[in-house]
Amino acid sequence: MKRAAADPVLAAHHLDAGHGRTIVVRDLALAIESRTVTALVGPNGSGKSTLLMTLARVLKAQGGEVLLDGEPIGRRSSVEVARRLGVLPQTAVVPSGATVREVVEQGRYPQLGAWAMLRRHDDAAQRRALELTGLTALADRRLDSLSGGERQRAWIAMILAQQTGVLLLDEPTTHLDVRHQIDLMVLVERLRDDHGLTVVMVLHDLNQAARHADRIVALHDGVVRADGTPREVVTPAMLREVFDIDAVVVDDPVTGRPIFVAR
Ligand SMILES: Nc1ncnc2c1ncn2[C@@H]1O[C@H](COP(=O)(O)OP(=O)(O)OP(=O)(O)O)[C@@H](O)[C@H]1O
Repeated sequence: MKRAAADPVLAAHHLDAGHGRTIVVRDLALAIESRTVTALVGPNGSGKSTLLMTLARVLKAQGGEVLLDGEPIGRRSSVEVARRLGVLPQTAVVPSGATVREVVEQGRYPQLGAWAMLRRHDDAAQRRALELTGLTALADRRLDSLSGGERQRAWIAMILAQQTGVLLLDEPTTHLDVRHQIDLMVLVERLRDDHGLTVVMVLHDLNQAARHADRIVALHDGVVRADGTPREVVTPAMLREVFDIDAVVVDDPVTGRPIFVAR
């Protein structure tokens, strides 16, 4: 089905999400517009990953619905969803013996037909994904021999090789040193600006979220407590209510965006 121009890329209506019989996120409403970067923030256990994985259909909605391009995501085939959504989970199982190149190649599978899958050619998308994540020189190393940060970049390369219009990233900066964290955030902005991607990511660093996201959604106990631009969301009141932090909010001297400093 073609997406109507007005449809958000992803939407949740009256969404209940959880694990087994435990509901973590209740009656949540969310609409993610095209070509935006949204950061999901909140304390540990507030439901960020549960929400992200339910938007990705990795977890089944327990109630309500998730719409992808205006259509219930449950009605789309797995291949259709994989062609549209690139998903980076919080933890991924390292395939035994696989090299970085082989893992990145996996990202191409949803985009290729059955015959192309068998050809396993090193196409331009893979090369670009390796370049963008600075992994070209490590392409033939086994994933299980890499550092945590290098491995995290390999997962991100795999998602980029998938060339989807939407990226759902759960704590993508985990294990990355400061240089690579900045590089990744700048890459996310470039993917939005130059390639029209839509990105939703769970971030723990609120100042990083304020600096790089168009919109911040703050969750607390599975409920959206604040939703808006960084300026609207990063306030002393939100920091107190959502994170239990006594803080001042000042302007970042470089970007002019809000940053918080705990007292
Ligand atoms: N597989 C699971 N089975 C049962 N409960 C789970 C499972 N995964 C998470 N939970 C529970 O769901 C709640 C929300 O967890 P979730 O991982 O979504 O939070 P989060 O905001 O992403 O947390 P964190 O910042 O610690 O990653 C927590 O109480 C957690 O214990």
